[in-house]
Amino acid sequence: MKDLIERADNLIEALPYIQKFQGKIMVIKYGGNAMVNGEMLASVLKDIALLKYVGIKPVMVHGGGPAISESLDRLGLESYFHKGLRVTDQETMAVVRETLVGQVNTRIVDYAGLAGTKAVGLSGSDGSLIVARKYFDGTDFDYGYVGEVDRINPVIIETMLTAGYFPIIAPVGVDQSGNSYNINSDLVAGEIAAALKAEKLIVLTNTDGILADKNDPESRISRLKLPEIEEMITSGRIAGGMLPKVKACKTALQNQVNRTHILDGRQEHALLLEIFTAHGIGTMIN
Ligand SMILES: Nc1ncnc2c1ncn2[C@@H]1O[C@H](COP(=O)(O)OP(=O)(O)O)[C@@H](O)[C@H]1O
Ligand SMILES: CC(=O)N[C@@H](CCC(=O)OP(=O)(O)O)C(=O)O
Repeated sequence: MKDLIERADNLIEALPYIQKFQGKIMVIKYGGNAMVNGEMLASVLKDIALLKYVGIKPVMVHGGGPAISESLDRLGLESYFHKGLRVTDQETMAVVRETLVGQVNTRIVDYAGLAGTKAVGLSGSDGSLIVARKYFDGTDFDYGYVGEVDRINPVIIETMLTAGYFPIIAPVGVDQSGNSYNINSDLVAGEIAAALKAEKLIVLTNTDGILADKNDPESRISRLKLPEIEEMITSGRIAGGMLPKVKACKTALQNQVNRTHILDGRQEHALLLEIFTAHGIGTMIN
């Protein structure tokens, strides 16, 4: 009996958070490096189903960098990264689109359906969701079909949410002339959270959060403010794949998103522990 009461106590602990987050939108970025296997995908999508059933409105933006690299390898196509972005020629763009939209997105939608949510897969083309433009970094380096977000048209997401669907978005954008662009998924997630004025942006990746020393997994920082992030970037303590994540958090926070979180998506129930308990497990930036 004692065990059963403890279980009920654990449920009741979530009550203030459920009350607070009822009806609120949470944008979840699911990184390719956190999608380790089917079991992990199933577990993350079940946690999201729980969010949905307690009245939260989840929206997912996913990555799939490792899956793109695998597809390119299989086809014998070489690709390389410049300042963290995959240089994308026309042939590579076709593979990026096919992999992200045709494979990764479909797989996540399938798992979400199995977990009991009405999930729907979208990419930037649907309802002109992600209007992109070619990305330049201020030098004359040509990244090819790498894009940045020009504008988000959130109507299709809002329509889906109102109808009870769980939108799952692949980070492929389209420009006014119909060209497709490969956009870093963290940056898309930040822009979508901003456009929706979400309650939270939650980034699921493959580290415990932001580490004070990126080579020391024990050095997680549990809470940071934006100016501290700027200092960590300048001093080189935040680098590589973490840069677009904190940039996404900044975009979100500057556009009325309340809180942003970076978590290890491979940790079982990371989302539930972060959202429904007082002790977060990752890094919260606000
Ligand atoms: N201060 C830091 N704290 C944690 N990770 C960092 C930091 N600076 C750089 N990183 C790197 O960022 C990586 C996460 O980005 P990335 O591999 O692109 O993940 P994802 O596939 O989830 O988008 C970490 O694995 C780590 O190598
Ligand atoms: C321009 C650019 O680099 N795009 C990324 C898009 C996928 C992505 O962002 O996936 P993760 O979240 O798994 O890293 C790429 O081609 O790998």
